[in-house]
Amino acid sequence: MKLEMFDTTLRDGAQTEGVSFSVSDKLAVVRTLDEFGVRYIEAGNPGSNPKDMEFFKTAAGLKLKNARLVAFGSTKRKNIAVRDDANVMSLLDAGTAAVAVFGKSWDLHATEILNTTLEENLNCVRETVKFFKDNGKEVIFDAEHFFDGYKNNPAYAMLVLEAAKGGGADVLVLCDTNGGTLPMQVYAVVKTVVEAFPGMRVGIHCHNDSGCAVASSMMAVEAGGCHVQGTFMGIGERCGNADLTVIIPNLQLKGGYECIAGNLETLCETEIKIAEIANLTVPSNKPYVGESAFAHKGGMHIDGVDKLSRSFEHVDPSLVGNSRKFLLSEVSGKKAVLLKVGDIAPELTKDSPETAMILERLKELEHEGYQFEAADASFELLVKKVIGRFRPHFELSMYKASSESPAPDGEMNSNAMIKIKVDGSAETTAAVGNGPVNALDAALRKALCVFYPVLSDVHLIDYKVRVLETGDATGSRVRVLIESTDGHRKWITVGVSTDIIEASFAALVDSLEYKLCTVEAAATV
Ligand SMILES: CC(=O)SCCNC(=O)CCNC(=O)[C@H](O)C(C)(C)COP(=O)(O)OP(=O)(O)OC[C@H]1O[C@@H](n2cnc3c(N)ncnc32)[C@H](O)[C@@H]1OP(=O)(O)O
Ligand SMILES: CC(=O)C(=O)O
Repeated sequence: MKLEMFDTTLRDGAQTEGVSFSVSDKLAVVRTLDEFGVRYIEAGNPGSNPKDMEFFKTAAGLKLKNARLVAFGSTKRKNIAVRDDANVMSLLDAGTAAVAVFGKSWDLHATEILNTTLEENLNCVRETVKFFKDNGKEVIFDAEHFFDGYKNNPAYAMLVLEAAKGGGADVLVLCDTNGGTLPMQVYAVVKTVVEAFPGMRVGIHCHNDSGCAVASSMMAVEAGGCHVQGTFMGIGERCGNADLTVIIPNLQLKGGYECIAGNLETLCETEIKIAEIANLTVPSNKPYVGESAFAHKGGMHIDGVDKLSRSFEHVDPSLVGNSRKFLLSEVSGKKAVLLKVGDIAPELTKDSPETAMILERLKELEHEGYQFEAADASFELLVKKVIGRFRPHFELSMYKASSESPAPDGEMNSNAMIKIKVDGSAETTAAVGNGPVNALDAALRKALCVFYPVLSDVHLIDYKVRVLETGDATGSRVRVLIESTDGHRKWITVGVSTDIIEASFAALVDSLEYKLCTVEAAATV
């Protein structure tokens, strides 16, 4: 069965604290959503601000292959003719084939917020819907606060839907505007409405104030709803809206519904693209699309997934464009180690003594504060050291790093000196930097480049410090993670010490040793 997915990232999503889309952002999101294949894109309130109106004027030239653009606005104000309502007219001016009109369905709102009579509110709904139908629009009627309204005065809430139907509405959308309704209540009310309006398309619009927006939207479909409103990233007013990136794969992969015209395998890239435009980060633990959604860390889980992926995965990550990850750590077992060392020591098995030795060393170092799940390069060096395949490329004789304040040389407040030996030849260098680690990095690289010019391509792109035991204040151990690149590849290394410079130096040394090992390995192929 086909369902209509109605995306309101650009309208309700734009009501999120901290989110604001420019006209060009909106155009980029519309193209992305159209490609992904949602049926409707509610892209703004033309009556609210000139930016949204400019957007609709610009978007009139867009050729969309899957989606219909929707302009959003309220019913006419009380006691005036529809034509005299500026908001309504701006909605018409937006020039979209479909409009979403919201009207009050909670009697309390009609009397206390609109300050009108229950009858006049019905009139506003009926006449506004009819006006848009007379102007050839597809009308999606959003019954604002429907669930609270139904709870308070079910007969009146149903009369509001009757009024919208009477005006010619194409879809009746039941809104949980305050987000307080629970999924089983949503199911019961939607079922009642579906039965009371046979042949009408019934939709759902849930806010997430009880953390149930996705579940409630799915229950609405279970009760006979065929139109689901929501947003990418679940953004929206207050706690957000129902998250389409969870609803769509749930309904499509598990419910057997057809939700989108495009390819579900583009779900992850669509979410990431829209998040970037909105200047947001996708939480790593987000279902389906988060970076950790298919990241396995427990040793038994890794072993299980390697034997049979569905033993620990609810769906195949590739179905939503995500990928599986195995993380190495103190909770790893031998299988996790084997999966990581395949390129370095393919001969190892679960029974090899070296496998147990690698695992033991890994757990010892993690106990000291190391963390290898991101630091693949340091792990590779650890493996080589344990199995006796590591030859250091230099020997450290000494280093010294210091800072002074105020800086004697503008920004450069630090200097470092280092002495190393390579095959018996000594090299001593000094460098300045804007901090002691920066100076030490420059001095080490300068010394090593004398022997290994290839290292001149390597530079650091990220540097993270984490205090491990905060109770020891300035005497605490720290973990330093360094990300490096040679312009082609990136790798991460780790160092731990109570001395932040020593921890940084260890991570730096691993980074440069790793690069030299990969150059050597490439030369022997
Ligand atoms: C649940 C939802 O998400 S609904 C959409 C909510 N989104 C927004 O509010 C964003 C866009 N809103 C805006 O830009 C502005 O609020 C505007 C331009 C629409 C209106 O601005 P103003 O005329 O200055 O009114 P203001 O925002 O102060 O108050 C809202 C008015 O809308 C009226 N109103 C609220 N809901 C409705 C409705 N469904 N139908 C008709 N009028 C409504 C209120 O009664 C109030 O009018 P009043 O001052 O005569 O009592
Ligand atoms: C229409 C809408 O956004 C709501 O009722 O929540």
